[in-house]
Formats: sequence, structure tokens, C-alpha cells
Amino acid sequence: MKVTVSRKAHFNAAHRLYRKDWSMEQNDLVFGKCNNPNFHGHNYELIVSVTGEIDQETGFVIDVKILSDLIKEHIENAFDHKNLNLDVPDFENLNPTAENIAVVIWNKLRKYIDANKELEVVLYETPRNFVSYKGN
Ligand SMILES: Nc1nc2c(c(=O)[nH]1)N=C([C@H](O)[C@H](O)COP(=O)(O)OP(=O)(O)OP(=O)(O)O)CN2
Ligand SMILES: [Zn+2]
Repeated sequence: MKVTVSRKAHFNAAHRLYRKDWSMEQNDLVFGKCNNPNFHGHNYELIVSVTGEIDQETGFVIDVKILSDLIKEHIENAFDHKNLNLDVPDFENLNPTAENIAVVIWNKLRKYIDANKELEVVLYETPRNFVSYKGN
């Protein structure tokens, strides 16, 4: 019997969607207003879910306090109130789209979650735009 435990978190960050190897015109064509050279920001909402068997002694799939501390240490401290393009090394050569941010978050957390448990990341960039990633 598998059960999913989820924890919500949030961070505020600035970004610019563009490719360094494209002209301004091409970036404008593809990324539109998201290519603003002066950046723009989002209030990102994050849902991290861990699925696995319930431990018979504790009744937990994972202690939510542990999950919360992992998100705070590895995601919120790294991304909150940061410029993703300029301040976060993961995006030095990676466009900080919602898709790429979700994959980076998943990779950062995966190593701390037991191998026999599944991890899913859902990232809301705006209240209407969101992506999800489960690995693979
Ligand atoms: N596949 C993706 N498409 C877009 C991404 C993304 O990360 N992945 N990102 C952006 C922009 O960064 C931003 O999210 C767009 O903001 P905005 O247009 O303001 O968002 P909304 O759609 O919620 O606003 P509306 O008012 O509904 O237009 C663009 N595309
Ligand atoms: Zn944006």
C-alpha cells in the first residue's frame, strides 16, 4: 500500500528567459516579454511529494519535518529572493524556465529521499502556469 506525502513551499525569484547564443531579435521572437533584459519576477509555489510504503513503527512515509527542512535548506535558501540567471549557478548555462527549474529542484532533492520512494515536484510559476516532474 503506497501513500503520498506532500509539502508546499514558496520562493520569490527573478529571471529572464533567453539564449546567450541568439540575437535579441530571435530571443524576442521566441520568449517575448520574458526576454526583458532587466528581468521580471514570479512568486513560485512548489509542491514536493514523496510516495512510498508507510513505516509500521512510525506511521510515516517520510517525516514532513524532514521534508520541510530539506526544501528550506536546498531550495528556498538557494532560490528565494534571488535572480536565477545571475545568482544561482545551476542556471548559468540553463534557461530558467519552469520546466528547467522543476528538474533542477528534483535533482537537488532526489539524493536525500530513500531510493525506494518516489519523488514528484510540481512548480507553479504563476497561478495559472505550472509544470510537474517525476524523474525520467
Ligand atoms: N513552457 C513555458 N512557457 C513559458 C514559461 C515557462 O517557464 N515555460 N515562462 C514564461 C514566463 O516566464 C512567464 O511565466 C509568463 O508570465 P505571464 O504570461 O505573465 O503568465 P500568465 O500566463 O499566468 O499570465 P496571463 O495573464 O494569463 O497572460 C512564458 N512561457
Ligand atoms: Zn517569467
